[in-house]
Amino acid sequence: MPETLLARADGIINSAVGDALVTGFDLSEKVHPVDEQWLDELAKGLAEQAWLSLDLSARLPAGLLAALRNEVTILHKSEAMSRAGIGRGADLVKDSSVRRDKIAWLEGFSEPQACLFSFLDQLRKGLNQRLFLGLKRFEAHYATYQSGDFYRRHVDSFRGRASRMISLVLYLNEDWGLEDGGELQLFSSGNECSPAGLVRPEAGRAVLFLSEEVPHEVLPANRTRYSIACWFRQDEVPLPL
Ligand SMILES: O=C(O)CCC(=O)C(=O)O
Ligand SMILES: [Fe+2]
Repeated sequence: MPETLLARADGIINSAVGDALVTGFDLSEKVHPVDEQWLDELAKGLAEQAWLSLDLSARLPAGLLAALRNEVTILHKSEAMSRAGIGRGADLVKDSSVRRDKIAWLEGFSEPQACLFSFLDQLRKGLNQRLFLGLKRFEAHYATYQSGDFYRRHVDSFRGRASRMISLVLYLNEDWGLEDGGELQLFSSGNECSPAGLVRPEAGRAVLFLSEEVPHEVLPANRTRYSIACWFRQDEVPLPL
């Protein structure tokens, strides 16, 4: 992306973060320590059924979801998001018959992102203590699916690559009705034909699953759909998916 465009998006985001502050994102309200009992439930859920649908709205600081939505909306409107691919590095393929979303990686520098990263890192440590996965880091990107966009059935990681181990998708859309489509459809790894769950991408809703085990797909959205996809990884440096 041309640097001027990046600078433009950065500038807009900084002022948007300022706006978000005025409209209620209170930076002094740090992420509370993540509840140990809740972490036990997450680890148990992952171990027993490989995926969980969660409501994070009360577990994140007030205003954070709105501030993140503000950022992604501005990135999207300033055309600072790029077509997502499949794979990494030299293996990266952009195939619009498989996925059509646009993405922008989070760096953790803006206040809302730093706040989210602090929450995610607590999750990483808590899951490590319970599941012994050796998760060393996480990566996260914003994604925008415009009307008609989808992501066909896939898994987020290939067995034995020791890269992406746990996936977390956090949705940012207010008032997402049934007619808006864009659900995340999950399948069980043993029986890939039978759908195991359907998650509506409503703000604050999140889905947590084992990256290698759970095939999933994003059904076509009927209006612009915003989310953050995050992966907890075992490797120190990025490897191809
Ligand atoms: O947005 C979603 O619901 C899932 C996205 C996804 O599967 C991915 O980015 O790998
Ligand atoms: Fe995925």
